[in-house]
Amino acid sequence: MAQCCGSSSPCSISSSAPSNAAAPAPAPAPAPAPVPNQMTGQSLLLSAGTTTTSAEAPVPGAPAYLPQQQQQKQQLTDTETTSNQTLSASEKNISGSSRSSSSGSRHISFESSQKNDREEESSTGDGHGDGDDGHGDVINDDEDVVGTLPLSLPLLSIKKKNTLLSRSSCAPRSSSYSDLCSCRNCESSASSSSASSTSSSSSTSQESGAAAGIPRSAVTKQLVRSVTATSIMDMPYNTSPSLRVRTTSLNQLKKTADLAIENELHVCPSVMSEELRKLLPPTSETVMTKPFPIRGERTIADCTTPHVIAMVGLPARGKTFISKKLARYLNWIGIATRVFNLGEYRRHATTAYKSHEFFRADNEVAMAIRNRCANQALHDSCEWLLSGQGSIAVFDATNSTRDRRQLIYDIVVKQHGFRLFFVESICNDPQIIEQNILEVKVSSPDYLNMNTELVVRDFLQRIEHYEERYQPIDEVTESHLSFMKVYNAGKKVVVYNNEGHVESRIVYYLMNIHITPRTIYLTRHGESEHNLSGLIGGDSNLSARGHQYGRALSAFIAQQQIDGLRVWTSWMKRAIQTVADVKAPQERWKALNEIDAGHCEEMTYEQIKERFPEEFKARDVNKFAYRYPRGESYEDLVARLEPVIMELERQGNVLVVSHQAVLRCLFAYFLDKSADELPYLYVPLHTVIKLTPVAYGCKVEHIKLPIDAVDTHRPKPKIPGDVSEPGLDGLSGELVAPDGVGKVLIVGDDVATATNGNGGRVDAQAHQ
Ligand SMILES: O=P(O)(O)OC[C@H]1O[C@@](CO)(OP(=O)(O)O)[C@@H](O)[C@@H]1O
Repeated sequence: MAQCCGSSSPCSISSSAPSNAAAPAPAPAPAPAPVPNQMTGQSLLLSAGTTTTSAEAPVPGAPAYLPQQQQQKQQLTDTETTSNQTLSASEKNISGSSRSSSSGSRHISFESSQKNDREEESSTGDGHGDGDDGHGDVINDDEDVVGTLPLSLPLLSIKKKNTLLSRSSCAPRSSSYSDLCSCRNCESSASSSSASSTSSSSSTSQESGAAAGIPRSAVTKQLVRSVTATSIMDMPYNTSPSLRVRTTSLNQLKKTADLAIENELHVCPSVMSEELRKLLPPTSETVMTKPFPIRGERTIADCTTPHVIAMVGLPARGKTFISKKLARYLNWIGIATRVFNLGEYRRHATTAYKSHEFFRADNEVAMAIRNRCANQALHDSCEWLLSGQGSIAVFDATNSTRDRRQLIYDIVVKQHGFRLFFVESICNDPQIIEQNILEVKVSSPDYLNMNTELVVRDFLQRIEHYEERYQPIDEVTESHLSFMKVYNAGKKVVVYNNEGHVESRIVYYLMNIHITPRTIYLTRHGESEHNLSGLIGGDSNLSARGHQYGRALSAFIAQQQIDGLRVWTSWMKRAIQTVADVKAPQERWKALNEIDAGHCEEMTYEQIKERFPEEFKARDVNKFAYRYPRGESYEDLVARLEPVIMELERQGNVLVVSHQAVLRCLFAYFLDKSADELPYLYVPLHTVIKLTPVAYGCKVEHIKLPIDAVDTHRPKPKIPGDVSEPGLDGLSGELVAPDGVGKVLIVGDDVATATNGNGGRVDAQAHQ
């Protein structure tokens, strides 16, 4: 793969395809200080999240998940960021390059932690990296600390006894245990096999063990990992179903270690009893699906305490917009989140709404209904969290009085011990309010068949009723609350009592979003030489038709006359060649590079099936979580792409030219697609996907430019590992409207027809 400055942050360069050496490297942010890992002797990178972890340390005796406020004396933190600092609207529109320092630090931190993950993987050979940027480090830190004490002594004994054993006692090496044992059989078997990364990882493992001065067998390392990982997983509210399957209790694993010592003959997994072997953590060779946590699980350790995010603010202040967008983002990064919208509860409970009179403070009957609905929505939020189905409930209501907020605090924090974070949206810009009413309130079920003018008038009166009782969150009288205030759609942000990692991520995300109209264009590179021959990955040139697409794309973009357009591409030749003629400032993102297929790079699906049949099948079983040997999974991609999404949120009009897997991830973010659907989203070659944010979602248009290309989509086969179904030729995928209503297919005879908005196209509105 092309290498440039080593950072995945964008390199701003001229529009002509650059030599990598010529690409100016962004100034690297100072790398966080490495902290020696007690267990492995390796250094772990402390990311921003680690400070959070320490802030969350419970007071002895208190439940780990109780809020810090209840455990420690409050420390008031009041961070005010004004428009003079980082949040002014004008600064939000500055170029990506000038902002690269902030996102750059994230990139660098991610790169480093990724390396760390990989190093650890090679030393243990278990493939347990979580691929997350930052959180992985936090988890690993914790794992090591937790795991050090109980096992250090037995581990030494295991190694000692193992050395004394006649190594020839092991059964012939099974490939499944190549990384687990160093007995003579296994060693000779390993040496007879061709030089592979597996054997090199074993030696790395030996070296790192020796470096740490802790002699221990690979088996014991596996057990240590099990115990440490399990310790993290044993934390309260670890409710993910597949984790439950994997989670063995700490005690059980300690017993396993003891058992391993007692049954020293069984130290080599190839002769280990089935029962004991089951307790070893799975490796990529012993399980069909990958051994690392699947989507959502990686965040469990980050988000062990359920959170309620409670919105605050007058009507038409964008609370629902924020709630839905936030939920979409959190779900995309793997934190199960659900919005509980009070308006929907009210409409469900009564059809009594006739006019603004319903919201008068002296309307007792209506007030009783409203209170009942609010209580029910809050109750359901907490029940949902308690049921273990999710980690974050967003309570989307006005919550505009102190009493209401106190009630929420009593239930959420005092009764359930959850975290509570208020997000207050304050807006005194009449234009934003009016725009909001016109965009979302006019089409509200409250105003069915009502004329727009009447709706606006009624809604403004509704706001007045709320204003009579509205009490903005007050730092003095409500100093026990954690909250952020967003003024005028992000012009200014105030954060108060920010308690932890999840809150910080929410704050950071909400600081980046904006409501200025813009359009995002997503397209894959033109057809490549590898596409023609069915090879995945690699860094090949465009085919002749691919070059044609590049020219058609530049004509399309020119014809669209997009204000202030920026072009982002990956570092791969096929992407850079595609935009050679596009007249707009261009930036290269390493993070936009295609999924790394590791050992399977530059192979056809058929070749992978032939050479690695189990791997091939495993990918079909769980494509999102499956990580290629020495490569990446879709889940890894999502983590890698988070900074890209964050930057996209900050930007105006952007054309992103990337690859099949990467664009599926980005598309899934905008369309709110689940982890199961994501790896199968249809992103054909020579098609531009135009995304225009509207109301609570975005409008999606597929614009197929009239240049033929192969279809590289491989649909999910009915039988895992089956390659006989159509895939590489002919139409195998579908352009499906995000709401599932119908197909979105725009075929133009020429660029002009394709782009003029007519010509029999069907547009779709996404998740309204
Ligand atoms: O995850 P699957 O469906 O295999 O798709 C990803 C594959 O798409 C390809 C084409 O087969 O992408 P692209 O041509 O866009 O770079 C491969 O490089 C990549 O491995």
